[in-house]
Amino acid sequence: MSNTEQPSNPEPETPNLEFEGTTPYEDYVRASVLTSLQHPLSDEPGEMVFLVTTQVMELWFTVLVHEWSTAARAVRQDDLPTAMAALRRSVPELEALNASWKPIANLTPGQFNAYRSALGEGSGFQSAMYRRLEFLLGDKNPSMIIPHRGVPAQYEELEKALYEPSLYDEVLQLLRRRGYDVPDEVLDRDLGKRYAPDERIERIWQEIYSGPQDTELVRLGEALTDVAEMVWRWRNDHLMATRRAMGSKQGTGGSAGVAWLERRAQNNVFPELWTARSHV
Ligand code: HEM
Ligand SMILES: N[C@@H](CC(=O)c1ccccc1NC=O)C(=O)O
Repeated sequence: MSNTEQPSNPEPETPNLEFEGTTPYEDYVRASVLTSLQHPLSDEPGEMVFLVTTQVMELWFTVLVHEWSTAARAVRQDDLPTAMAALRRSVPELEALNASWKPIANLTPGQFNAYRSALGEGSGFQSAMYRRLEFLLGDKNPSMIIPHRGVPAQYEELEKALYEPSLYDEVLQLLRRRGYDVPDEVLDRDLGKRYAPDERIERIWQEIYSGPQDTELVRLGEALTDVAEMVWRWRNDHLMATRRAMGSKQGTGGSAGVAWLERRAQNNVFPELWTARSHV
């Protein structure tokens, strides 16, 4: 084209601007609902980012519960490609979840105190979606559904999740179907209790990891290990943000605060996938 020639279509296509009623974007995203849910409890300008970070994390918890429920169902149906795809999607999702600590990761006690008292007895302890996420990972604790008694539909859903096999339980069932000697005692235990590490399961992972590295089960073990590592990172980032913002004060949820979070950050989920490594 010479300099004097005009391009045949100098204007970019104009977007569609005319809609009857709400836009298809709004119908899909429900952005007006999402952006009408920010109601800070104080006049402190710094509270908004604390509230929205919490809401953003709730959304990521929802995505993760979706992914890991998909993975658990697929493992039960021996559909490992579907399970692996869901587990692999969940790893960058966990990274995005963890990146959302950034804006509140280094609050000073003074900054946090400016709105802390407005939070009253509110605490992440009372997050139903976080509890479902922990249950799916095998971190069961029946007491943690008590706060939700006042909302029967939510309570029933959590109670169901408490007694359902976790993602890890489904993996152990799969290992048995693949010929590994997973004890009845482990599979038939009370599913409403926290999963306790078992040496016999450790030996099974040891055997899997001692063999060829390009097998379906090593890949599954590694995907679960990636998930466990990122969950540990979330717990540690939470712990550090809390240490910085409030030291060792008691939590609004009534726990010892940092001491509680330290204990929760001590253990990894899917424990034998970690301990087996010492014996490979
Ligand atoms: C500077 C910010 C934060 C501080 C100082 C903080 C502090 C705490 C403390 C002290 C606890 C222990 C329970 C209690 O309250 O007694 C707790 C629990 C919890 N917090 Fe936070 N938190 C912060 C941000 C967040 C955010 C953004 C989320 C996202 C949803 C969150 C979710 C949770 C959850 C799920 C628990 C329960 C943990 C468990 O059961 O092990 N927290 N937090
Ligand atoms: N537990 C925190 C308060 C807090 O961080 C919080 C309060 C309401 C809703 C979510 C929160 N995040 C984590 O607990 C505290 O003890 O100050």
